[in-house]
Amino acid sequence: MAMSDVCIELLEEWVFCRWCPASDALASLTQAQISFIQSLPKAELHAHLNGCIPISELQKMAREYSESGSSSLSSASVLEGIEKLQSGIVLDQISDFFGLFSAIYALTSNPESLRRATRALRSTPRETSEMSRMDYVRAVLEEVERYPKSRAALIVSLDRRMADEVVSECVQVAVRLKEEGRRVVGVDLCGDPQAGDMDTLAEHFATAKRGGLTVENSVKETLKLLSYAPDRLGHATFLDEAAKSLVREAKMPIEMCLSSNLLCKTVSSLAEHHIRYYLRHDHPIAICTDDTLPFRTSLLGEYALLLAAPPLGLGLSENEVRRIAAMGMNARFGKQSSSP
Ligand SMILES: CNc1ncnc2c1ncn2[C@@H]1O[C@H](COP(=O)(O)O)[C@@H](O)[C@H]1O
Repeated sequence: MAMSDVCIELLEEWVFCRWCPASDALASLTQAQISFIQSLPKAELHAHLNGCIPISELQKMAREYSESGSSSLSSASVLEGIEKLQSGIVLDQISDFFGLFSAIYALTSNPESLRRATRALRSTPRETSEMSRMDYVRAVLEEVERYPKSRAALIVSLDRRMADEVVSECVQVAVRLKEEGRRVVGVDLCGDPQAGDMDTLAEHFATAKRGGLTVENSVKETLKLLSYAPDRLGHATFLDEAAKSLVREAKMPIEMCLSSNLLCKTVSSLAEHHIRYYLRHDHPIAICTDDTLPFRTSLLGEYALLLAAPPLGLGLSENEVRRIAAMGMNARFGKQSSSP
């Protein structure tokens, strides 16, 4: 099943969700508008694997986990975590978000369960008692490579909370697999935006670039990071005027995750969202979901946020939305070498 099909199913599963911005926006559209969005060629460029597992699959995995008597996290804690995701997350600030992943991680700790969960295109290599980081990335690639090159590729995420030697190992794994001709296209930086040391990360980004990988980042200290010439930016929420000018001069595509920003409260409303600034300046952007599971969204839902009339959406015209979709397709890593 292709990623976009998974997203549509996800949204249907949660169509009556009362607190998700994408669901409200989608519900306000006519059938003709929904068909228009569905028919657009769109690229999902920013989706974290463990944040995009369908809830129904996760519940099945949680039941099997309880039956297997696995001990990495108690079954009660796993069920509690899944229940929280099922009933809907309410966050006061972005740092509250990262704790949601411990229950999911307990369920995807071996190659078999990881392959089963793989529906998304960026992920942080984890070492568990059942797999090394190399095993992790190979397991994910086995699933990703089932799809045509133009449909799916993997970005290896470096979590800002990782120790330096772990970051180094992840980059080495990514470069080696790329050299072997596997479908790893880049590295990015994820995790709590308040954690990590930029200076030590510089060297690892340089290694990744020398290994032919593209680099994407989603962090606060953008001026420092911009000096490593990332090929795309994630979120770009906290940029000051100097950073904005640099990003615009370099025409660096920005991955916009509207529901994620609203629900993590990094942006107060759609009216205040920085997407408006970049659209005004005709800057390349790509519409993405970030984590379909906790944010209960899909690519279709994120595009509904563009088209829906304010205050539910940005109220853009179909022509503007078509142009944005084309910008996303254009910002894919490795698109030059892709053939369907
Ligand atoms: C506001 N959104 C976000 N900001 C920063 N990091 C995020 C994120 N959403 C997800 N992650 C990162 O991705 C991991 C889960 O997927 P993988 O284990 O890599 O497949 C999370 O643990 C977090 O580090």
